[in-house]
Amino acid sequence: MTMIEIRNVTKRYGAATVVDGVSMSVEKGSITVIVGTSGSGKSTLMRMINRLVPITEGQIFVAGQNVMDVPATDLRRKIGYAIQGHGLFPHRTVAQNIATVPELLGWDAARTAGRVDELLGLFNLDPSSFAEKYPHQLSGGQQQRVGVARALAAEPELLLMDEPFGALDPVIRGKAQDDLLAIQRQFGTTVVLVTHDMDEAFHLGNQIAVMSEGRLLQCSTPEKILTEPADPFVQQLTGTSDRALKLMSLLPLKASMAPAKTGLPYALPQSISLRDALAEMIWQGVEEAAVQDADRAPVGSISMTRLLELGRKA
Ligand SMILES: Nc1ncnc2c1ncn2[C@@H]1O[C@H](COP(=O)(O)OP(=O)(O)OP(=O)(O)O)[C@@H](O)[C@H]1O
Repeated sequence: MTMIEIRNVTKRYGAATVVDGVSMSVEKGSITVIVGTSGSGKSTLMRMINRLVPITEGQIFVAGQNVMDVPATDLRRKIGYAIQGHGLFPHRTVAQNIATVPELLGWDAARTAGRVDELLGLFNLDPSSFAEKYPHQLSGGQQQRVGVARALAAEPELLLMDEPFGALDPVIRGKAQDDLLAIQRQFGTTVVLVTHDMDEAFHLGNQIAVMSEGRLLQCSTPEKILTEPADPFVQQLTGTSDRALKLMSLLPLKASMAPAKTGLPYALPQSISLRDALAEMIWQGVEEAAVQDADRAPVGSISMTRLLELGRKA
């Protein structure tokens, strides 16, 4: 099912066309990541979805409804929005920040309080110590989690995120990405996220949209972006030095293993990617490894030769 349909959308500021005839669609329950150089129109495209930026030409449909037919305030209450620097209200506690949209929507106090506690729990922020704190009493990573929790508070089907993890250091950033993936799977939320970080795009995206100078150059799966770049710019942006490893990080070991064998000296879990399997086999110094399921039962095997073949350009 389609959650967002963008039809030939253009944005102009005076004579400058900053988004130029973009068409794309986003499946319900998926994550679409928009990447591109600075000033390529990523944020503008995303902000037209919730009408923070007026559309000059074209149409955007969310859940089948033309966004122009929905009052802008209703649309923004329905669509979660998280930005870099999280935009928390400094004079409201963590609980009050998260409760903002449920209160605007008129939820009763018990339902709002229950949702605040649920979200704090999901983001590993113990309600008894965090609910009454103010934003300045939190670390950057904690503030960022509250920002995403606030965007999710009213159970939006759609969440727009503009560089949400941009200000975080790499370790906390990885954790924040994994939290987002877990929560997105649990709620089935559709996510559109803007980032500068290609690793983030490959880690999170079911679909990657590449923009340059207002135009959408390609919108496809991460695998296709790597193996069939539509344009030299796409190829350059995804980086050529580690594309074999990027591709392998997208491929699950489970889908590529050979039949099980006995007597192999080392075993890997089938849930990991080919990239992680390769790294582990280099580290362990083994040419071939058994593959096990979650109960440690043997389900297959993988050899170094096969792994190297799988990382090759098709
Ligand atoms: N309100 C505005 N008035 C005039 N020009 C604008 C306005 N907002 C954005 N622009 C211009 O539109 C272009 C696209 O901006 P946008 O913020 O969408 O880019 P971006 O790809 O998100 O960039 P970045 O990665 O740097 O955030 C830029 O050239 C910007 O200067």
